Amino acid sequence: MDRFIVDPVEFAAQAERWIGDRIHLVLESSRRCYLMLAGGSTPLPIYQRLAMRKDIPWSRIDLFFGDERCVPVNTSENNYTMVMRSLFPDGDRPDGMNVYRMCGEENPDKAAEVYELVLPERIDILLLGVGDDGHTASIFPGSAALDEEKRRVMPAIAAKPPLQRLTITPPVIQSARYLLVMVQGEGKADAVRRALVDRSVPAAIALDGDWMMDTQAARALPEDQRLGF
Ligand SMILES: O=C1O[C@H](COP(=O)(O)O)[C@@H](O)[C@H](O)[C@H]1O
Repeated sequence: MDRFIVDPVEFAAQAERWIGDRIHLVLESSRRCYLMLAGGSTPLPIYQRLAMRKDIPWSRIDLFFGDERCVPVNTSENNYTMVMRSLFPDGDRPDGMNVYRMCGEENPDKAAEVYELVLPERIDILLLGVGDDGHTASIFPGSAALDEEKRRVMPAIAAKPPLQRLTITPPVIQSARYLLVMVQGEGKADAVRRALVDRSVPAAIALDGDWMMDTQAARALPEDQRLGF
């Protein structure tokens, strides 16, 4: 449960390092690594950096997604599409790597049920982002998913378009072996404070994970919570 506060120019490199280190750690004791990715814009430069590393054994990695916007695949609002374009810009996927995407273009109830079936019991490395309203994955303030204890994936309604979403639920977040919450920019400072101090927004579900914030995102935290990297 570390809180990393880094210079904005260092943010992507530090997050990439955290992820790369955890992948190696998991693969020291497991044949495969279950890596669940965040969508949105924050992680895309991090994924681009990760993709350039020569030491990541993608053939031993299974990719999952923490949430999806219910829009056609191959559009710029589709998390899967944007993530895969960042990781593998030429479209070539490493042999042996498996990719399990949430089918946001299908009936949301059905798509959530189907995704639950492919999810492993426990995610090895879970990456999450935070929205400026404090949502994480697609668990928005006031969402029924906040109190969900049984279902691991469910349909959700966002506070902003695209409204219809699919999201993992707190049991998936809280059982992850390694969890990193990545937050960047001044626009997220209030959400970070409300998550880490007030615990009043959905991102507080991820309190037990590591948080990587740039100095802008961390600026509303009290002094005693701003520990260096
Ligand atoms: O809608 C979403 O928002 C959050 C945060 O996205 P960002 O663009 O502000 O980084 C993201 O983590 C989530 O996956 C996405 O669907």
